[in-house]
Amino acid sequence: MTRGLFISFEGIDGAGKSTHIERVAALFRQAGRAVVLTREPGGTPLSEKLRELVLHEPMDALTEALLMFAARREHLVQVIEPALARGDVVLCDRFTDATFAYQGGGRGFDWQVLGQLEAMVQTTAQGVLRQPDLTVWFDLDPQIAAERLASARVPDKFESQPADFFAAVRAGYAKRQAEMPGRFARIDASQTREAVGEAVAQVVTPWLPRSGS
Ligand SMILES: Nc1ncnc2c1ncn2[C@@H]1O[C@H](COP(=O)(O)OP(=O)(O)O)[C@@H](O)[C@H]1O
Ligand SMILES: Cc1cn([C@H]2C[C@H](O)[C@@H](COP(=O)(O)OP(=O)(O)O)O2)c(=O)[nH]c1=O
Repeated sequence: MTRGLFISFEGIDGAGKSTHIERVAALFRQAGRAVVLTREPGGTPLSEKLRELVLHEPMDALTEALLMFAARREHLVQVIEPALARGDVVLCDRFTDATFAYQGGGRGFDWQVLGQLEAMVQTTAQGVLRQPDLTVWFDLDPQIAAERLASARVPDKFESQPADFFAAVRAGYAKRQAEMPGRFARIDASQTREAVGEAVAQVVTPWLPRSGS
């Protein structure tokens, strides 16, 4: 049976994830793979309710981190693990690296405690710590992201944070990559849409089934 594949997409708000994720889905579908396109926080009815709360209500940093992990637990159990067990490709717009980057880097919440929550929430019934096989990190200067977002949409609780918050989030992603370099692919998201799309296609190509296989 085909092995499931788990790819996450990360970066500060406005870095370009949403612009490229559909194209990655199309590449896998064209190669004959079933794709589950999902997001965090969210991806199940309960997790989407938690998303509404966490993106719009002011709250304490620990409360925020716990709600992110609560939404993630539900998403893993209800959607991600069953999809991987079926052999599907799961494309997830953000996963745990976002919690380390935003709640850890951005809010300054304790990195070790996040690691403990990660271990508790992401250990599967088989005793394996679930992590993405590949994480595509759209790395962008917060100033450029802010300029792109200014003309794009009404900001939510995180998007309305100042530039130094996003500099700290970006540093959080860099720290996470340094801790787990094997699964991270850093994309220079300051390039044109076409060049970024090309870079993303290059990093996912090794994961596509070879024609004829
Ligand atoms: N390479 C790029 N150059 C210029 N603008 C871009 C580029 N990629 C995306 N955008 C625009 O920037 C905004 C934010 O992109 P989006 O994909 O929504 O980011 P994210 O999902 O990471 O928050 C959108 O208006 C999008 O059209
Ligand atoms: C998954 C996750 C997201 N977030 C934040 C990052 C984003 O600002 C926000 C929602 O992410 P996102 O889905 O990228 O927002 P949008 O639909 O506007 O592109 O939640 C955290 O702070 N911690 C987390 O663990």
